[in-house]
Amino acid sequence: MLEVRPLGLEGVLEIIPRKHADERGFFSEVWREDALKDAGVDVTFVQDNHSFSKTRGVVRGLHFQLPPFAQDKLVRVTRGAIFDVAVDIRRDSSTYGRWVGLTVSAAQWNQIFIPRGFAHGFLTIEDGTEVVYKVSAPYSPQHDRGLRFDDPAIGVDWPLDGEPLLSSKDTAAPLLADLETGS
Ligand SMILES: Cc1cn([C@H]2C[C@H](O)[C@@H](COP(=O)(O)OP(=O)(O)O[C@H]3O[C@@H](C)C(=O)[C@@H](O)[C@H]3O)O2)c(=O)[nH]c1=O
Repeated sequence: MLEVRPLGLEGVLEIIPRKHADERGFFSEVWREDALKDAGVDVTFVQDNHSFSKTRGVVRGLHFQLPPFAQDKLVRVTRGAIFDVAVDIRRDSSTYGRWVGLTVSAAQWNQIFIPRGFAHGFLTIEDGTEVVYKVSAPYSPQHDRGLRFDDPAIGVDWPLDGEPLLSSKDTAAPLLADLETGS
């Protein structure tokens, strides 16, 4: 039904749903609760998000929400491609501050699951990229937090050509060392 591959940090998974192609086009189950449960992902999603980035070189992140609004995320790309990153920000974790990255694209039809306790961000690597993702807690601006995408203490190796396009909020985000994670 779907293929699941661990990505090296606890609970972060690549998920590849089956794509049934025929002369009309294709059909795919892009999220199926029971199949994910069988794969060890037991979450209830409450909100779907869709973002569009006009160009390659847009960085969104690194973002997370504080408890009790911490979010698990299931991220996919319906057009274009991203380099998607999860950073472990669980203070009691043996992999605190470590990151993992995965190219997620419409062409590969893959997804990334990022559990709560991780900061999340992505770089668009194609123009006109659309990212669609499910989250397990509703948006709460009071609990919404950011972390510098280029914090040297984390050292994400973004596949960037030049300077990224960032929101003003992301430009002003703090370093991991200055973070309040609520955990
Ligand atoms: C995230 C979010 C934003 N918004 C609003 C707030 C703001 O006016 C506008 C744009 O918000 P942002 O700049 O935070 O959007 P963006 O930078 O795309 O934020 C997203 O980045 C990725 C990496 C994530 O992981 C998401 O959880 C989310 O943080 O949309 C909502 O209404 N609901 C939401 O769930």
